[in-house]
Amino acid sequence: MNPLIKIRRDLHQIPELGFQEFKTQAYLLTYLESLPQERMTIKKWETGLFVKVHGINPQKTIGYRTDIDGLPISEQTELPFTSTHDLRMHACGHDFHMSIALGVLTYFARNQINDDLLFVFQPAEEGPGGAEPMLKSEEMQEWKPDMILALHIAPEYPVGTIALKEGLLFANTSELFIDLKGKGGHAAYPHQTNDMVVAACTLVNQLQTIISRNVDPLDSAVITIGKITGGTVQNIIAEKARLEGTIRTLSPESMKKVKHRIESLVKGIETGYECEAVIDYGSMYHQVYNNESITSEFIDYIQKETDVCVIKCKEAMTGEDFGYMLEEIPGLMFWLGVESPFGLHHAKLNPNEAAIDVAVKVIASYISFKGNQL
Ligand SMILES: CC(=O)N[C@@H](CCC[C@H](N)C(=O)O)C(=O)O
Repeated sequence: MNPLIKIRRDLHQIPELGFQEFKTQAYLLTYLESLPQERMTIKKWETGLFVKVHGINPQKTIGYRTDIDGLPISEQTELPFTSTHDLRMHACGHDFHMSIALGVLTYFARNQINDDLLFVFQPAEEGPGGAEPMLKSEEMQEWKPDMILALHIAPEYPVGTIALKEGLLFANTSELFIDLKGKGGHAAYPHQTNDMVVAACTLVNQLQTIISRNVDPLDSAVITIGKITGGTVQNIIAEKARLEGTIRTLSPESMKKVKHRIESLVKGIETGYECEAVIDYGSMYHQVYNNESITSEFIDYIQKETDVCVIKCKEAMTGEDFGYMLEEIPGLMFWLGVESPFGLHHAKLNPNEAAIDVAVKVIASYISFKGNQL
């Protein structure tokens, strides 16, 4: 079996949530031990890693970042290498991202180029966010790359394609948690209570009017409430309810506006339902903004020097904390076509493994070109 596919399948079986990637980190370290050590320096960072691959005559450092965490999803693929961890799945392709990063790293550990390379194995992309603290870490300050690249699998594109654009690629994100507290009581005496299930339902519907009535239709935004909890049993009126969701906008300014409207609507619920409400925005990710000149050069290079098809795509409402790295370090992210009938964050996501080699070749080829320029 192709060794990178074996790595992907091994990693697929041990998905772990953000900052709990202990087995994943150990697996990565064991693999790295099997490579020629003389040109590599490894530093652990929390549950992630920095790996420097030294060049012959370095003028600069080129960075490559992969995320390493999984999601709290029960896998339903029935693959022979399905997740062995209950309620954990690599349903966002980070198993692919890691095996591709290891493939590229392996190539350069065996084929030295002029420039130094920094491979960043980043925990907690799905939350609470590892990119920002990793960026601020001593290790990154010491080894900070001059440019940085990353990819994300894209179930909707065929194998052999990549998709990207100059400028904005992924949205600004903010998590959203709203706790409501009213007065519970007997199901038969609603007039003596303040029912938080009813308040929560009203609020969920009101939140959607922010998108349809407050955001410029030519701009765009998303509010998704992915989880609602409330109450204790069917014949007790709920004293408490909690909404858990996420906000997506195409600019930091729209994010401020959307949050302002959320706060106004939540105040209205407090008054209308005579309850208390607390909003917590959890973690926020900066938009992914591809450096224009690096991206144009990358597209040109891929079109001229490889047989991979480049699709110019639109921006997406997905979030990625790699955006923080791109805010400080010029670079780009691209979508890698993996043609899965089920999408990202789906329990049946099953990307085509042929895309792993495509990605390794594209990235290794572009880095060799950039890293041998004097
Ligand atoms: C690529 C991808 O799917 N990323 C996640 C990032 C989640 C950030 C945070 N936990 C949030 O929900 O706002 C995404 O859901 O887009």
